[in-house]
Amino acid sequence: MEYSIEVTNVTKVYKLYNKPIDRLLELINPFKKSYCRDFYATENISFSIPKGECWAILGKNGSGKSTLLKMITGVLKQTEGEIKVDGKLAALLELGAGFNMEYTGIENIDLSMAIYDYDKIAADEKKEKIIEFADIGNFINQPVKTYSSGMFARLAFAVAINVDPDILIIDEALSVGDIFFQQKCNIYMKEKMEGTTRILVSHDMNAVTAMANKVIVMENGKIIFIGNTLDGIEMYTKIMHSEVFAVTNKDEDIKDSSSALDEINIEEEHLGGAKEFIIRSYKFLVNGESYKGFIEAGDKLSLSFNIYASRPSKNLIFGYLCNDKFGNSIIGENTITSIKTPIEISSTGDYKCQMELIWPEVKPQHYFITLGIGEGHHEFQHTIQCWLQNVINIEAISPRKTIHALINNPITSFDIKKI
Ligand SMILES: Nc1ncnc2c1ncn2[C@@H]1O[C@H](COP(=O)(O)OP(=O)(O)OP(=O)(O)O)[C@@H](O)[C@H]1O
Repeated sequence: MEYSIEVTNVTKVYKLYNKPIDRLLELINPFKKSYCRDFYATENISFSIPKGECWAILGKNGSGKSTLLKMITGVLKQTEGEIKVDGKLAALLELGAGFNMEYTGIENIDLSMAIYDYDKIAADEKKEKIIEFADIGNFINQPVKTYSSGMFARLAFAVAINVDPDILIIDEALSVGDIFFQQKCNIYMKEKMEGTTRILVSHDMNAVTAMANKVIVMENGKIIFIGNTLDGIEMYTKIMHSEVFAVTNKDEDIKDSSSALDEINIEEEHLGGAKEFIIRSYKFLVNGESYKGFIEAGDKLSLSFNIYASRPSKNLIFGYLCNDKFGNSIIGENTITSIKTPIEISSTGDYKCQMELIWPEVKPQHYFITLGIGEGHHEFQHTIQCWLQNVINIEAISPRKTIHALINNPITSFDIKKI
């Protein structure tokens, strides 16, 4: 197999000094006394990327992703190990596209054309394509130091793809662009760059699912996973969740974070409504198992919650609402419209409730689920007893099907006849 990138036992050590003066003391010390300690930004990293594949590198902040990419692109020299890169490489690293901030967009395009050694005819042709793809209007004639980060990303990406790279490396740079531009770039990378080896660092799991053949997960400078995309995302999400959980529960002795994660207690201050009936804790499962970091159309989502009733009631209503990140309610339902019979509670005390739904074909993105208890007979006019706003953050993916709008409504039958 032919490889574009081969990384073998690569380690990057930074020397950390407690005080700036220590650096000087170390230099002049006659006995070569060390005033620093070694910090391993990456440690013993090895992998090989076959030509034309797209790999994603996942890991929480500080895990070593950027350091690794900088070493592959040659911006940074590794302390130990070997890196082989075969082919012309273009990279967008943390918004550093090699642009001169004082130059205009056009001048920076000219600069890139010179760096990549295009002759005048080819450079002029590329320039037109870059301007068209970047689509930043008259800003192209302004110095790039006046650009918003989104405009910068537009120009940087347009240049990177138009220098016909064999290898394209993108470190989060696209996340600052607007959503339509991100989509345009993702589609371009997926459809027009099949022969190009691509590495991306992204926190957008949908982009990763849509594009990556393989995933590397890094933690504390080491690779902890190399393998298929969905397994990698699952591993990464677990790391992220356990971190959030460890922060919010740092005073407690957590022995098994996965089972502890299942059941989440609610502080009363987070509840809205009349609160005669309150949700004390909740848990959610996908297909009967702990949430792995994503959900797909057809998966069974079980929302179970323990509630406390301060009195009996003959007509309780339970429901959920699912909002996108802009606050638009996308899907939702309650028991009065779904099940049609009011829910009765005969005495004061604790109850366990369980609600199940099949996840629909929605646009792949993050959704926030609100749980609620109402009391009354009418689907709109009832007392809100308990309102638990945006309590579950769930990420929908759609690796096997294109979602055409916010919600796909499958066509159930189609017929064509000659008339
Ligand atoms: N010049 C430096 N000197 C000392 N330590 C550094 C230096 N550059 C990076 N580090 C440290 O190396 C570690 C890895 O950093 P790196 O930027 O590669 O992580 P990352 O996974 O890309 O994080 P992020 O997602 O926040 O960009 C971090 O702990 C960082 O503080």
